[in-house]
Amino acid sequence: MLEAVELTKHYKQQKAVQGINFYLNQGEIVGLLGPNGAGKSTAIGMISSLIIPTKGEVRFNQVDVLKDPQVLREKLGVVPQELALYDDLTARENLEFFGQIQKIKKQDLKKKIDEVLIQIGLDDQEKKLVKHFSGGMKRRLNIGAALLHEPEILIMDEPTVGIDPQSRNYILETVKRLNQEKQMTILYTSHYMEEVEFLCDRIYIMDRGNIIASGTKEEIKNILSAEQTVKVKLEIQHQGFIDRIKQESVISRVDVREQWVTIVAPKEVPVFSQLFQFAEETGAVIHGIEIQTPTLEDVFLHLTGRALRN
Ligand SMILES: Nc1ncnc2c1ncn2[C@@H]1O[C@H](COP(=O)(O)OP(=O)(O)OP(=O)(O)O)[C@@H](O)[C@H]1O
Repeated sequence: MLEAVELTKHYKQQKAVQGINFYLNQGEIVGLLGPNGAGKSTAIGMISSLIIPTKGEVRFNQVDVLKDPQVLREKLGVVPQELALYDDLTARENLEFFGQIQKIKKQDLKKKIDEVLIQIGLDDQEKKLVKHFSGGMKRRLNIGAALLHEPEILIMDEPTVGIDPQSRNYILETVKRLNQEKQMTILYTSHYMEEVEFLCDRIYIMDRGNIIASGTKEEIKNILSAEQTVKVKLEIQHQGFIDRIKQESVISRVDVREQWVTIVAPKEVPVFSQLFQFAEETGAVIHGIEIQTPTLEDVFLHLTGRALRN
């Protein structure tokens, strides 16, 4: 349905996006995941015709959107990262304003606003001035403004940044509902792994202007299937035990947090028996041991050597 081909944006020295390829199928929720500065907002800006690419194409149902932006504009809703709201207007007045900009017919607008206020859970707050709204309520209204013209595709740029967990859950549930009930296709940008894991059918992971991994959650996690992660709980933190593990060159990573030691090693290494042997050698007491299934965070760490948020 929507496709980006070799999409590139360079700002003088800054290679913000370096020839990325991706697609959205109708009815999917697709995650675009990456740390700050990865190039997510720039990529979204190019898809929504707000940023002119240095190179590359955006196609909507095979039509070149860069040559003919109108084909996509009326089908697309964009929720920007920055709040675009008027503090001195009420929730309803804000939506009226955005509805007029979007040229929604006056006779349809009231009904549309009623519906959107229910969708974003602000129908009982519509007369309140936005300056009295919490951060989460503002984020929800920001989403509402993008829903007024009933877009087929919704692009959301980090819609949960800086809000309380309750509002965050509400937004995540709203995104799921829009997808399930309205069959809306959604591109969801975030640097929160768990949001993308919860919402998305497929995921693209971006870092430094490139897509470094893509696929379903399972496919991406399979990148790590050659490795195992084992977590050991010691009676107390034991330096001799930790040093002994670190001497083993086959072990790819050791992390220590209080009395917990996390070990990453290739699948074929018999980590369990080795750990008990090391404990015996060093006098460490093991209180528990567990195998961890990889998270997307682990995949990101594996691919880039960095945590997603640091
Ligand atoms: N107008 C601009 N001029 C110069 N450099 C820019 C411009 N816009 C973005 N950049 C740079 O391009 C890179 C990608 O930025 P972008 O905002 O797309 O990242 P992001 O993944 O959306 O990050 P965030 O999560 O912080 O929004 C960054 O290094 C940024 O500083």
